[in-house]
Formats: sequence, structure tokens, C-alpha cells
Amino acid sequence: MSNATAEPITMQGGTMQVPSHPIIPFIEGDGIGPDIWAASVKVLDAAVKLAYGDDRQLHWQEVLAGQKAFDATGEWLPDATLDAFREYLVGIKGPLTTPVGGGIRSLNVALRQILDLYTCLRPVQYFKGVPSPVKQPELTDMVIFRENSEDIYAGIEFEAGSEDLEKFKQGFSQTFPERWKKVRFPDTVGIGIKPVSQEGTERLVKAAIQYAIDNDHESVTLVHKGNIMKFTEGAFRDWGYQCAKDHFGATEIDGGPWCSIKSPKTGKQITVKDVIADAMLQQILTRPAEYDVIATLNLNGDYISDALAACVGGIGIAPGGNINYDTGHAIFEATHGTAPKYAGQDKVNPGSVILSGEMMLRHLGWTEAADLIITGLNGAIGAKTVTYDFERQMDGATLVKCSEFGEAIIKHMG
Ligand SMILES: NC(=O)C1=CN([C@@H]2O[C@H](COP(=O)(O)OP(=O)(O)OC[C@H]3O[C@@H](n4cnc5c(N)ncnc54)[C@H](OP(=O)(O)O)[C@@H]3O)[C@@H](O)[C@H]2O)C=CC1
Ligand SMILES: O=C(O)CCC(=O)C(=O)O
Ligand SMILES: [Mg+2]
Repeated sequence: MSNATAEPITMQGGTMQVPSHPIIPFIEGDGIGPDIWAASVKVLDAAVKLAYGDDRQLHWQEVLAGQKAFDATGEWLPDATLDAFREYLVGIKGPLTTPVGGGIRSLNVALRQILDLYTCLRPVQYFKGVPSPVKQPELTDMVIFRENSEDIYAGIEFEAGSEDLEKFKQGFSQTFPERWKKVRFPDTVGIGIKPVSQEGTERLVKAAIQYAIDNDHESVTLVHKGNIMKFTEGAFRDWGYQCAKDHFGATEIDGGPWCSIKSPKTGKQITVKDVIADAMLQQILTRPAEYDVIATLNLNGDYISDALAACVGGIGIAPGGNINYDTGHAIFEATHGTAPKYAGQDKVNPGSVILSGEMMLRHLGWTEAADLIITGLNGAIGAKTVTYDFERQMDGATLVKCSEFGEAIIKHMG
């Protein structure tokens, strides 16, 4: 163990300053969270050690959320946890449970909203050898920019039969009597509100286009259901194109609305296009090579993330990060949830959190350590030492536990 002092990551003049021994807050998570975290932290520490010896080290600081927090403090998301993510800028988390129907609202969504982590960044790539339900999984190579702060995830809902709904109904039906008549069963209805703003759209689309420029991508596709939800999803499309023009000098192709940007880095053209979400969900199976960077709204992004993860071998290796590119705040986390039926069995694939950690290392600029994780993961999959989710679909594979898969990744790093 190094004796160097642990320090916070800071932002100075819009640039992230990463000390050699940064303090990284982590949430273990509910359900399968503790199993996955135990395996993942070993992989992340091993990659850093192998890449930098004693010169660098991640200093983990546990913060509480979910059941563990409630049992210890009576709060599901204690202020101390939010303060730690605010102060230390970059952190990582396991999945947290959200009850369906009633109960607490999503703690995962709350973290994103309170810290204004407006981008949910979810890269989807194929690792050779991973079993997949599609014929050419290697054609799926996309990066999802899911808007994380708006849409129906803002949680403005009125429960059927509640006093609040009665108040909402009164105000709405008096102000907009013709529209209220369109509600089919007004006595038993529950209502949700879907806010989508120009500012919210613009910062997300700007981040997606900048990412395409920085990482030499060919296209950015705005995915929406704007034919039906004209002033939310349709506006997302229009504001997205406007953003491409205003901030990146995009020009229309053949009279629009598709447009093209000349990359200031490579001089290549980047196409900005759009597609309606249902068509996109069939085309990711039939023509995945046509999609590259995806910019979409919150709910679409949630559905698309899991669908694309399935195409490249499943949610067990689907990573993500929730990022505010302006303040530098970021929390990395798997795409999957708490899979409660597997909790405590040391069984599931820790790949999603390990790859979320790999994204975090890359975000910190620790690319050598990040690269070692990819090498290790490819090695473990290549050797067919895999967890149940892969083993059940792979010929001649050796079934290993969650912890053993982490150890196999470490073994194959160097
Ligand atoms: N960001 C977060 O913290 C998220 C939290 N959630 C929450 O998680 C809870 C459970 O949600 P649920 O809908 O069951 O979705 P989950 O993603 O938790 O699980 C669904 C299925 O996905 C597969 N799976 C999930 N994780 C892994 C893994 N690490 N390795 C291998 N397979 C995996 C399993 O499939 P199989 O049965 O085929 O083995 C599992 O049964 C809910 O409360 C939900 O709100 C959900 C998503 C994100
Ligand atoms: O917060 C939750 O429980 C679910 C969130 C989710 O599915 C996601 O962000 O992908
Ligand atoms: Mg989801």
C-alpha cells in the first residue's frame, strides 16, 4: 500500500485535475451489487497497480445508498452520500432497487437529477467470443447518449384517485376543457408529465456531437418518437438539428433535415440524422452498421440500452457513466439492475461494473489501466472461463463464479 496522501479530483478552469491518489466514492448497491463490487474493485486495483506500480492508486471511500443506507441511517439516499459525490467529482456505483408501482422513487434517477448528470453514456461494443442472439454481433458498435435529466423520468406523476390528481384535474380541465375531453377514462386515470426542453436537448446533443468529433465517429443519430409526441420528442429532433447548426456549423444535406459537419479534427464529414424510435429498434437488428453515436431522450435511451446490450451478448457486460460535462461530476454504473434472484450467490457477470470502471479510468485519463482491463476481459472470454450468462450459450466453456471471472480477468491482464 502506498503512503501517498489521498486527494480529491478537482475542476480547474474547466479541466479536470486528477491527483495520483484520487479519492473515489463508491456505492456497493443492492441485490447482486455486493458480489459484483467485490469482484470489480479487485480488477480495478489490479489494473492500476500493473499499469503504474506504486505511483498511482485509487482510494475508495464507501458511501451509502439503498437498503444498506436505510438499515444504517434510516435514509435511502443520505446527504453525506450526495456531498461525497459533489466533493470528489467522480465515483462509481452498483445497482439500486426501485419498487414498482409505489414506494420510493428511483435512487438511481435521483442521483442523476440531483447532481445534474445530464448524459447517460452507454457504449455498446462486441467482445469476440461472447455468445449473441444475432448473426453478426460485431456490426453493433454504438455509443448511446441518453438524456438523463428530463422526460417522464422527472417523476411528475399524479396517482389515480389521489387528492393531488383531483387538484391537477380541476386546473387542467378548466384551462383546457377540449383537451381534457380527450382523456378516455377521466375517473380512473393516472397522469404523468413529460418535460423536454431546448436547453436540456441542446447540452445532450452538443455532448454527443463533440464525442463524435473527438473519437472520429461517422454519424450522430437523433432517436425520437416525434411523429406522435410532437412538442417533446419532435422538438428534441428539431432542437438537435438546430444545435448541430448553431454550435458545429452543420449544413443541410439535399434540403435537410439531415445535415453534415466537417470534423475540425480530421476534416471528415460527420452526418447528423434522425430516426423514429420504433423503426430504429427494428433496424438495430436488421441494419446495425448504419448506427454509430445515438442521441436520444431518457425513456427511449433506457429501452435502447437494454436492446443493444442484448445484441452484443447481454446486460452482464453493459457499462455506463452518468456525466455532467460542464461541472465534471460523473458516476459510473452498470446498465443492469439488482437481479434480486441472484443476490448473494457469487454467480452473476461482474463485467458491467468492471467495464464501467474501465470507462471511469479512461475518463480520468488513466488509459493504460483501462487498456489492461480490456486485455484481461478479452483474455478471460477467449479462454472461455465465463459466468453462467455466457456459459449457458457457449460450447466447451468453463463455468466460473462472479469472483472467479474477476480473477480470470486479472490473470489475463499481463
Ligand atoms: N441503474 C440501476 O441501478 C438500475 C436498477 N434497476 C433496478 O433493479 C431491479 C431489478 O430489475 P430487473 O428488471 O429485474 O432487471 P435486472 O437488470 O436487475 O435483471 C434482469 C435480468 O438481467 C440479467 N442480468 C442482470 N444483471 C446481470 C449480470 N450482472 N450478469 C448476468 N445477467 C444479468 C438476468 O437475466 P437472466 O434471468 O436471464 O439470468 C436478470 O434476471 C429493479 O428494482 C430495477 O428498478 C434496473 C436497472 C438499472
Ligand atoms: O432506476 C431504476 O431502478 C432503473 C433505471 C434504469 O433502468 C436505467 O437507468 O437504465
Ligand atoms: Mg434500464
